[in-house]
Amino acid sequence: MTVILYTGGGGRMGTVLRAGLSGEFERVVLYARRDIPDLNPGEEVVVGELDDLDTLTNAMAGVDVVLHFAGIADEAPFADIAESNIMGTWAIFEAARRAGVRRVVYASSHHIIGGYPAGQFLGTEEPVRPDTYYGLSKVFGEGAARLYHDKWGLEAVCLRIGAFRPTPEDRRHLSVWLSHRDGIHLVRRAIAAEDVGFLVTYGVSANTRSWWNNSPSAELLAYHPVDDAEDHLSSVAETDEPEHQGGPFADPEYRGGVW
Ligand SMILES: NC(=O)C1=CN([C@@H]2O[C@H](COP(=O)(O)OP(=O)(O)OC[C@H]3O[C@@H](n4cnc5c(N)ncnc54)[C@H](O)[C@@H]3O)[C@@H](O)[C@H]2O)C=CC1
Ligand SMILES: O=C(O)[C@H]1OC(=O)[C@H](O)[C@@H](O)[C@@H]1O
Repeated sequence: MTVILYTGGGGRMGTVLRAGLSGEFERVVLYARRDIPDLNPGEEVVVGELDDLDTLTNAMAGVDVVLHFAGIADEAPFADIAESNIMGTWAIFEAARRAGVRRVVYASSHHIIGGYPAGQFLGTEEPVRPDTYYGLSKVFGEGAARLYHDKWGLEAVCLRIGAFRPTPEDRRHLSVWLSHRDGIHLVRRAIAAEDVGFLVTYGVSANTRSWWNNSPSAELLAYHPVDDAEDHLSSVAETDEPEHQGGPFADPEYRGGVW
């Protein structure tokens, strides 16, 4: 059975994903800045900072797969983004290499391409077009995944997550929504799929209005989403059509704070 180290396990996604995947792994090490209450069976907490390479490397002893979800999940001053999302992500890949981890599953974001116009159909090969410093940090993360795979053979799965919510909330979500059920299935497949090498995929449900072509990465992962934002139209706020795929994140005045 698989041993997991999870960063960001106490966060919004982490709480949902951990509950959804509970009991599927031999051991789950939650690497966190502070203690996490209400552990699921098989989970243990190691308290440490993301940039503490020694503690991180020790915590990864015997670990098969690292789920790297910790970091600032919105726009923020560049210095803060650099510390948490760039230095912190480098430390994760470096510690994984040193500890002999097999695979890192990296929580990237669609804000890496959020500067493209809404409605433009994209795969994963087009040039990045980040919409924020936050999106820019995900360019670093996907680049680190590529480097550590090409040079040191670490397997890496980069998930360009859309908007992970119980239900879609605004018009943009009709295209970028990732349901809880599909998100749990996606992470399960990102851990278990064989021979992934280096792979980038969109973390998005089977939305009728999706802007993203997830072929062939979704097939390689055997990721088969079942939810469609269209089935929740009654709960979607009557907001304007977004101009960019990143919605408000692409606004020059955007300073963070959307959730
Ligand atoms: N929630 C969403 O819809 C989306 C999330 N993502 C990505 O998924 C990941 C998880 O997102 P959420 O759970 O929504 O975020 P969150 O803000 O709820 O959780 C992030 C976690 O990271 C931890 N963290 C932040 N900076 C840290 C640091 N310097 N050292 C140690 N821990 C630190 C926080 O304490 C928190 O537990 C993030 O990397 C985010 O960029 C990407 C796209 C969409
Ligand atoms: O675009 C969105 O709505 C989401 O995108 C993200 O990458 C963020 O981590 C999340 O906080 C946002 O809610």
